[in-house]
Amino acid sequence: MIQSFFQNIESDYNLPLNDSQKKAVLHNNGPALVLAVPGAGKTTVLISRVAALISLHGVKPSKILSITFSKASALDMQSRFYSTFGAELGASPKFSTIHSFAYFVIREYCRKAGVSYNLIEENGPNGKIQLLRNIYSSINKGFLSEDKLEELVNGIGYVKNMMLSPEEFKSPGIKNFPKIYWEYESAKKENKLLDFDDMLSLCLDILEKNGALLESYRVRYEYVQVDEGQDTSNIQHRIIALLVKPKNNLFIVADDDQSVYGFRGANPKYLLEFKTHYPDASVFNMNRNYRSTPDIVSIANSLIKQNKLRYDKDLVAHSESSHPVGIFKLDTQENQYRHLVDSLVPSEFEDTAVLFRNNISAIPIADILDRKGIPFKLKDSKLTFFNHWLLKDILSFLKLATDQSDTGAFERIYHKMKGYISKKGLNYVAKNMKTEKSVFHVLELFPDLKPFQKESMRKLSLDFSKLQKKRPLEAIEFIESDLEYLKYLNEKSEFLGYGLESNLNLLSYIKSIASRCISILDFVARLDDLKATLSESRDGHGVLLSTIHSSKGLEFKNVFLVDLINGDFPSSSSIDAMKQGVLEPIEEERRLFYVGITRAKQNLNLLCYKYSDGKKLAPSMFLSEIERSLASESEEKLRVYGRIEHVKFGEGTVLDISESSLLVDFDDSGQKQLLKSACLEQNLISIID
Ligand SMILES: Nc1ncnc2c1ncn2[C@@H]1O[C@H](COP(=O)(O)OP(=O)(O)OP(=O)(O)O)[C@@H](O)[C@H]1O
Repeated sequence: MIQSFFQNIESDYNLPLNDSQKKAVLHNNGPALVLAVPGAGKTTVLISRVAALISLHGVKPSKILSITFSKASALDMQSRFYSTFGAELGASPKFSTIHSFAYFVIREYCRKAGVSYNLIEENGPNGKIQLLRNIYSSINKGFLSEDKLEELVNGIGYVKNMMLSPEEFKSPGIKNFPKIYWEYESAKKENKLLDFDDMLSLCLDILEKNGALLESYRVRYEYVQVDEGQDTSNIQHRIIALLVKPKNNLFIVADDDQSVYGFRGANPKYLLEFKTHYPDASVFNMNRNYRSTPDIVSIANSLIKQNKLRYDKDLVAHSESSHPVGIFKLDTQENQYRHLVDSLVPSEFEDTAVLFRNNISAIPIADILDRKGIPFKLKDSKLTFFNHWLLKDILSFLKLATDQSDTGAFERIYHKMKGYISKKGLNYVAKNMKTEKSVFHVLELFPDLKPFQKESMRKLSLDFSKLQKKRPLEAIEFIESDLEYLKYLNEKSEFLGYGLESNLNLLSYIKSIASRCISILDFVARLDDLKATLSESRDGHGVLLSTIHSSKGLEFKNVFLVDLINGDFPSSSSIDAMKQGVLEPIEEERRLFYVGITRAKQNLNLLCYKYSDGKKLAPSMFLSEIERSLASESEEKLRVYGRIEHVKFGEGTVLDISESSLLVDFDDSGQKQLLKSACLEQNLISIID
């Protein structure tokens, strides 16, 4: 029977499960942990085990609950299960996220207890974000920047998921965190509102206090499976542990090296202690990667081994087909995009993903793809870019350039440019604008203005007239330097709670879009178009643009990781923490990089650029780690990418490489070493084939 079961799987799936996969699939009762590397078939095993429980062990389909990390993977698993086993088993096992399970419990409880809760909206005037902004500014008397907002939201999530009190949580950037936390809680309580994390707290509370209800769920779901166990938080583990007691028919699949939600309270240490929680647990290991080429597996291995806080394990590649990993260090961000677009293969758009650390990286890429008519879909399109204060500042400068009587635009930026215009000056403008055509002309009449200040207003008016005639990119550069907006950013970034680097980063994305526009009006219209295109592209098709976080569990023939710049990925704060000896943040980012590279089946391309605004940038330290491990290998050939003018090669020999990719064969290992060190020295790319 077992043999025919696996034969059926082999014919349905068109793949034979290996011995360790089979052992895990056959696990019947009691707790089990499957620890596996990326692409080892964790999801395949979970789905096959549902089938095995039903057809080999006689479990009723409805008694099996599989908990996955995201709605998308719950749906994916469900459809994979039905397409493989559904018709035959006529089954209805449940695939759900932990949050939708929790919400289900809450709704059932509310119906019975005659109480009701509503989910708080994310945005909108009565939404969570606005509520947090109001509370923050009333307690801290200051402005809550986007960066701090993210830190506050993550902090609240962390406290709830780790089951801490807010007093125990040391928020580095949020002053009065506990006070804000409690005020937020009481505002929700007063209005019977729940946020995403409250669903878990309330669900746990309900199950702990309502024995009969808990028992009914234990009877309903006799077998519980958990996918992506490494990203399960303390409160989620508590809910699951309560649910599976006393039989403990719990089956968790996980990879501690893919834990990337520590900042939200994911607790992979729980896996390391699994045997303490469940002494009779079976533990299965799966180290064979079925997804990627040996080249990808090799760099993934060498990268993740730099982490110290992990289970030591080796990825073994199943595939034998070789394909070198491409590392491309382009001169500028624009060249990086050009290279990306030139590398996309139309017949493979659907099997291609462009992945990045920060959501915002998607914006200029979407702009270029859209202009080139390349179809794309955007996962998780957070459109905060379009509401960002920095973009609003730039647009206000441009508006004031096209209409010097625009007092709204002037009010936004009067103190962010040269000229030292005071609040009194602003009020004077508001009172005296009337028929004047320029705010600067009004300011020239401001009483008590010293002659040099009058001159400065005249100069500003001229500057804004010049600005109007410039192309958008030049205009933004003029705003940065001549109007001294960069100086303002330099002085205020700290105060605004936004690192200067992320501000400059954002500016570079704005400039990238501007560089493809011919006039200021065209630029403003393009931003509107892009916003509309992006919100529609979620349901689109074509090349996937996604953060690495959202690409978890997915696989593609071609993967491009872009914007691999030190300070961006990994972030400066993780690098700083590492320098202080705190390793967790950098290790979490390295795991994220690892998740990104292990999404690729065949072509993995790692892209960065070396200059921004003439300033030299450093490639991601993870890229350097990969290069070092490649350089230490001793193959026969050296693949060189990039533009090299002249490389001194041997005694007086000059090698001129102007193509973007060149494969060099060597008879003499001394020559190879020379070229390799010349390339590394010049920060060029050398990949061993
Ligand atoms: N025994 C096998 N033989 C051949 N291919 C397999 C085998 N097991 C799994 N695969 C294939 O390997 C790929 C990865 O499988 P799966 O997505 O289940 O891995 P995973 O461990 O969940 O990956 P990750 O954790 O990286 O998301 C899939 O394309 C799957 O069909």
